[in-house]
Amino acid sequence: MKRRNSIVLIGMPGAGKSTLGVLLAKEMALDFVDTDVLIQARKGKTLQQIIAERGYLNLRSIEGEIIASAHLPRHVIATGGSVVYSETGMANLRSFGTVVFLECSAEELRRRIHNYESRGIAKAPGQTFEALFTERQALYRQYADMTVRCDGLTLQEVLEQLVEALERKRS
Ligand SMILES: Nc1ncnc2c1ncn2[C@@H]1O[C@H](COP(=O)(O)OP(=O)(O)O)[C@@H](O)[C@H]1O
Ligand SMILES: O=C(O)C1=C[C@@H](OP(=O)(O)O)[C@@H](O)[C@H](O)C1
Ligand SMILES: [Mg+2]
Repeated sequence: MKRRNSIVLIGMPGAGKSTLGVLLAKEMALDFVDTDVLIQARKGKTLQQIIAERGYLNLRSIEGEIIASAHLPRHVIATGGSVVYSETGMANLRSFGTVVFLECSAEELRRRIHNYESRGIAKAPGQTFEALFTERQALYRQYADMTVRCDGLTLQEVLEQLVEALERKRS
């Protein structure tokens, strides 16, 4: 039987999922996985290569397959920003634990991400950052068990908010 003891971080690219995920795993004495790393290792290619060679929809489909079949109990799971396009993948991740949406405003994300066009984001060619932000926001909210706001907070402050919110939920 699966035990719901993992923490799944979702949110836009630049929200801090990968950076915070490692810190949270240390804090909570859990294992850590970044689903972007899983995909790259499985395919032997970078995400940017997959998008350049086969297109963004192919990356979303590979990502969906990999997260749908991953077995990740007792992990902090840093996801890629596009995981929320896979309903079955999200259902699988959610079965291992709590889904936390790291919510940042578009303005804050813009300050952090300077390579929007070359970062390997799974978006339609020409789709603006603002359009992608709006489309994704609804999906992140749909899957979130809890939301932690990140604007104006240091990584350490977000980590503290996260740990407190998780402890409140568990007590
Ligand atoms: N709260 C924060 N304050 C300042 N910089 C942050 C914060 N969270 C993340 N960052 C920075 O934003 C960048 C993207 O973080 P990353 O963890 O790769 O995000 P994601 O995995 O969600 O795309 C990194 O340079 C990271 O150090
Ligand atoms: O949001 C996206 O479309 C993507 C975000 C990336 O991960 P991060 O959210 O960790 O940057 C990575 O999964 C891939 O390049 C696609
Ligand atoms: Mg990341």
